[in-house]
Amino acid sequence: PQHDQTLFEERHLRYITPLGKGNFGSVELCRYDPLGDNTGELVAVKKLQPNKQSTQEDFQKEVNTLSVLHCDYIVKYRGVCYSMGRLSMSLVMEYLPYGSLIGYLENNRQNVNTRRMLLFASQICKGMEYLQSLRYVHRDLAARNILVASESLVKIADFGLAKIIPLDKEYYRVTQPGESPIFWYAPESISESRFSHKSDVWSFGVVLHELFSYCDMNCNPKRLYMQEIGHHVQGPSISMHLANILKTNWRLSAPPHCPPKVYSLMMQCWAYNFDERPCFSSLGNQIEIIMQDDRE
Ligand SMILES: CC(C)(Nc1nc(-c2c[nH]c3ncc(Cl)cc23)ncc1F)C(=O)NCC(F)(F)F
Repeated sequence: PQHDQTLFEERHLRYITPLGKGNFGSVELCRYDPLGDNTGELVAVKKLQPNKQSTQEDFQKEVNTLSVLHCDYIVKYRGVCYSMGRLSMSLVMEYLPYGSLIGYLENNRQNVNTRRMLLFASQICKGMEYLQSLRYVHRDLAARNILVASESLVKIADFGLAKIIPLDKEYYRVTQPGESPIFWYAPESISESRFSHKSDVWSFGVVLHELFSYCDMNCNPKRLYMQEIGHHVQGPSISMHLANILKTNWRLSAPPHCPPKVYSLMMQCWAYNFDERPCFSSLGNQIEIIMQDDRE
């Protein structure tokens, strides 16, 4: 391109509609239209919430993270947009028209069969394998953070909580866990704030559960865990109760009509000891085998 395509000028960024709120910010649908004739491309623009200065550097890290990831199964980085005068910077990403996996499954329940869910699961696995190859842990793998690019392609997004594992360690310890999605967390992440590729594998098991529950809000992980813990339990003691039931080997039950082989995958991901959990490449292989057997 005649000029650096990763720099978007704010004056050409036409706001269209809000898409949602993620970690550290809100995301809007915009058209980048330098010719001013509505022929420009649609993009998703993530802005940092201005009142949270402390996360300016976290946001910069998210931008840096996404800018080095090149994988078919990870939402594409397009560039950044610096607002005139203000310090603020926005992250520009490709816009995926089908939206998040949760909305897609809720609206397309009737025509998403087991084969398609397994295809989506294998794509998420491949995206996570790629992330792992760069020593990244996502730390927020959940159906809400998976985007649907087409009827047959999903992508991992929202790297607001992603961290690089230091070269001399096999895990990342978080100091101040903020708004933690504890119902997607492995036991060691709940009790020791310890994150690794194997804690991402635990979360992947929860994503499998969401997938095979069609992201039905009546049986989402938080609701199912709170039923077991007791709705009277409030606030910080929830994580202690959650850690306890996981320690006594209570696990989410199989979603309705979930193939036994798929539930067995989830249970492998939910091994209490992280070194007993499969790696993403093994999970990917097991999913491919189930897809071949599944003559649906
Ligand atoms: C916060 C935000 C906006 N939420 C949503 N994005 C999109 C949505 C729809 N199309 C999109 N194309 C690109 C991007 Cl980054 C988001 C969307 N659709 C619905 C959302 F709630 C988001 O970023 N969610 C995390 C993600 F799903 F992306 F992992």
